[in-house]
Amino acid sequence: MESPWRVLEFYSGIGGMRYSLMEAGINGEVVEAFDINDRANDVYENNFGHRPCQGNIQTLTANDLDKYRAHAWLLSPPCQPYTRQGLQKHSGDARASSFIKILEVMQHMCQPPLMLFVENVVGFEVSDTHNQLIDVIRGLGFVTQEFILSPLQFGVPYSRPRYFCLAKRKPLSFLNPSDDNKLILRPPFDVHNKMMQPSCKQIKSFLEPQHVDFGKDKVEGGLESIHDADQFTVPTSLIERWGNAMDIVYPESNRCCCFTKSYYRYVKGTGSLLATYQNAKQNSEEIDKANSLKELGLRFFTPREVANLHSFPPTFKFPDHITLKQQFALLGNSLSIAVVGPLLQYLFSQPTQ
Ligand SMILES: C[S@@+](CC[C@H](N)C(=O)[O-])C[C@H]1O[C@@H](n2cnc3c(N)ncnc32)[C@H](O)[C@@H]1O
Repeated sequence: MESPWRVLEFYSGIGGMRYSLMEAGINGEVVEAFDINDRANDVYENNFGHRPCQGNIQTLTANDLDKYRAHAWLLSPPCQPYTRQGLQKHSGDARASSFIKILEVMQHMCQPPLMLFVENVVGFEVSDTHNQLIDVIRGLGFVTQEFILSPLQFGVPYSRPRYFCLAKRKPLSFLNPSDDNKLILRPPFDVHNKMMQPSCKQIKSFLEPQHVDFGKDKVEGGLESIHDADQFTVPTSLIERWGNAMDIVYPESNRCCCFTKSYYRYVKGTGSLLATYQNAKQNSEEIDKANSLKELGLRFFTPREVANLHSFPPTFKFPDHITLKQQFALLGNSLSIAVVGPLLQYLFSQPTQ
């Protein structure tokens, strides 16, 4: 067997990139991961048995990075500088500085990586940081293929469009060179054939088994019998205040909204809520809106369900000391393995000579 690709995982969080690498079946070894967040590192260590290098990525030097002799770098830098909700300060935002520093450092390495994978929010592709990324890596001899893709295009009922930059240093090349140096809105050709499913599954396939049975009896009696149900019920006060702004989905829905790191702390624009009692849906026009919403048995998705929609494996677990809010925050920062797995598989595939 050939020796594994040596991989560095920057901004490793709870390990979405590492799971994606595993999902893609790549013969790759994460030789080091880096994250500044203690809690994220606890979760990472709990699942992979290795604690990422704790510290600011900004302090890494070309010499430090050369020592890893890594073939591939996977990076998911903070996205706040580029989000539509943020101030869009791009490279002027302090949270962008570690990524810009890494780009600078890469130019001073003796052995820069052969492959790069960058994930970020939609909006990154029009930022000045994006221009810097492209300038630096093209200067180092990389060819790029950029994508904006959502789990919805991979059969998962979850809208989370994200920007991805795949880059390979010559003489390496992509399987589908006609997409070189383009921004593409569909999965790469070979992934398309293998992974695209005709339609999305229903939300109910992603719910925890004890929450799957629906109906008024279940909501009124059954949920109370589930020990943790109460903590996921949407309080009436929130329904009254924010009902109009809530994104409500049903177990039969084929789509839900992106879960952000503020899910569970706020309800507006942070992710979908689940209606557990569907019959109310038919009557909802007859009663006033807030009252009809109260009839829906609204609850938050659980962290496990968000992890399922991010296509995390069943083996993924949070350590006991991570609070619910922290779990949602960490998941909201993470990524869709259903999207990143096939993209990594595409990145690591070499055309046959
Ligand atoms: C968008 S999240 C990436 C999450 C990750 N891909 C996952 O699957 O969970 C960005 C991560 O970068 C970390 N981070 C932000 N700035 C950093 C810095 N300067 N040095 C090290 N880590 C940093 C944050 O703690 C956060 O976990």
